[in-house]
Amino acid sequence: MKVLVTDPIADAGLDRIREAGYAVETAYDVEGEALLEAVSDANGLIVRSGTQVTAEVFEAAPNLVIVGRAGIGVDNIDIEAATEHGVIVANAPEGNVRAAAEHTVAMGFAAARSIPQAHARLKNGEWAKSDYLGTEVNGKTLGVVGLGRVGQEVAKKLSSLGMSIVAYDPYIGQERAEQLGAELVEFDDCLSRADFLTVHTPLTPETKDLISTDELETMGSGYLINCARGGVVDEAALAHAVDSGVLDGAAVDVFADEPVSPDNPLLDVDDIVVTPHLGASTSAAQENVAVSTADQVVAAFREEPVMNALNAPSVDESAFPRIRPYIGLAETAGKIAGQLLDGRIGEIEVSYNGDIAGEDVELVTASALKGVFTPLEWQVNAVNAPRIAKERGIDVTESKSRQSEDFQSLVSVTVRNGDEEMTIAGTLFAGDDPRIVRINGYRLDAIPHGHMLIARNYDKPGVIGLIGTVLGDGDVNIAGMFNARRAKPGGEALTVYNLDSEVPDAVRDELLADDRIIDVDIITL
Ligand SMILES: NC(=O)c1ccc[n+]([C@@H]2O[C@H](COP(=O)([O-])OP(=O)(O)OC[C@H]3O[C@@H](n4cnc5c(N)ncnc54)[C@H](O)[C@@H]3O)[C@@H](O)[C@H]2O)c1
Ligand SMILES: O=C(O)[C@H](O)COP(=O)(O)O
Repeated sequence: MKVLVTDPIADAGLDRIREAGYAVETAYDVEGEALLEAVSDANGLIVRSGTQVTAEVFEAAPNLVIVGRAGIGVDNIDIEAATEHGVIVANAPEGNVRAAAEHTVAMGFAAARSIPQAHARLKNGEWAKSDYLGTEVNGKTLGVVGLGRVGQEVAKKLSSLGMSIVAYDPYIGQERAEQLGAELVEFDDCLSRADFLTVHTPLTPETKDLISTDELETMGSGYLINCARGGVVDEAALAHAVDSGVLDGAAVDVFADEPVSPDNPLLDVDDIVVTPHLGASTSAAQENVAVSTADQVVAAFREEPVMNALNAPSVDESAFPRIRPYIGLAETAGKIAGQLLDGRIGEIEVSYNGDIAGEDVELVTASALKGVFTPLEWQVNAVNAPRIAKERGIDVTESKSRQSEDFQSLVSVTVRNGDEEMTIAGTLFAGDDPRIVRINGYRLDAIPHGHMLIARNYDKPGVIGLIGTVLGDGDVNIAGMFNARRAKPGGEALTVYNLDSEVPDAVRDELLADDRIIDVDIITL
């Protein structure tokens, strides 16, 4: 397994990957064809905000399992395309929050006290003391747009410096805001009441140009700080608002296009303080995000839960050991069900009975879907299986009951095609030994493994002998078998064989030619 790293991350992260036994290749600042070439044999890709991970990148990287973002913002990653290609996208949402909040506060002070401007003039030999009369934050109002992790940290820091906090965030509860001493207000209120307005939303279609000419006019005066994402604040409108005196000043760490071009209007306005996207650039933050991202890449390679996956079913680390064996069981049940039902699948139901019903089974259900779709030769995994179901108009339902008749835990996968349905139910013996215990109402005890032949036949003397003879003549060795029948003798029966090799078509045809055999399915797990 190889991890390609295309933006610089702390050595601690690179070491972590190597220590886990995987190769690391660094190729900083690659783009275009060079990036596509570099990623072509990568199993993992680690980026910061510098690499554009587009749909083309996923096309070019057939072996990619995970893209790790050593930081928070993922607007440079096409998550839709990742999901389509079954690639996990995970970020490191906590490691640089303090660094970003501290930088935001520093930028606020820099703008309010004209520190960079005064610094530059003094370095130039000018004692411009009388040109600068700053603004204190004490007693002023801070408006926070986006009261998430960074926004909250900024609110805490600045309220301890005597600021009142108003916040606009349609997705945060009143209670949380109150705990922070912040008043949740409408957007316009937030703008008009803020002496300092600080933006902390992600860049999404909804937040693009969230703050433009009208919003800056609603502010009317004061300072705007953007240490979130370029694009949330319209750059030309902000440059004009500060230049024309609508605002007193601004501080900007992030730009719509980075690296920023020299003709960006924000660079021309003296009262706008700028830094080149330095919010997360502290050694502590870089070490945190590099290690967290590396751990997630390693987890993905080991098929363990990826804690900060943004497009994959999540699972609590402490619960993972309990659900781990059911992931494989559900996938196997799904594979068998999908192969036994003829025709187009319209519906999939995954049911949990007994102890397993008390667990978070999102990943188990996704694995059951993966199992159903795998034989259909789509490139599928637990990341993209739910999406594949949706795209194909397949209804997926999940049901849970703590009641279980015969087993401590039972996982059943039912696939439906109009009136027909196939249910495969499995359990674990001795904690992790998978068994198929029901096939459409037949009770059995079959080991799901390797090549299997499942025959439906009339329960008549000699049938099992016939199947054994035909398989033997075809040079197919039987490793194990289980026979199940409906309540009374003479009706229909079902026989499951574990075989040491594939079943040739001729063997299958010969079995089907016997009128005691109703159907024969050959399955490879
Ligand atoms: N400058 C830097 O180096 C740096 C460092 C870290 C984070 N960031 C950026 O800061 C931003 C915030 O990061 P975070 O960790 O706090 O994210 P977060 O997800 O914890 O918080 C974002 C908040 O924005 C809110 N939000 C979403 N849409 C909104 C809208 N239309 N109006 C108002 N609020 C809205 C969400 O409800 C959420 O509470 C991100 O864009 C991130 O990329 C920048
Ligand atoms: O979203 C983030 O984490 C920050 O913007 C940091 O970005 P960077 O890792 O490119 O510095």
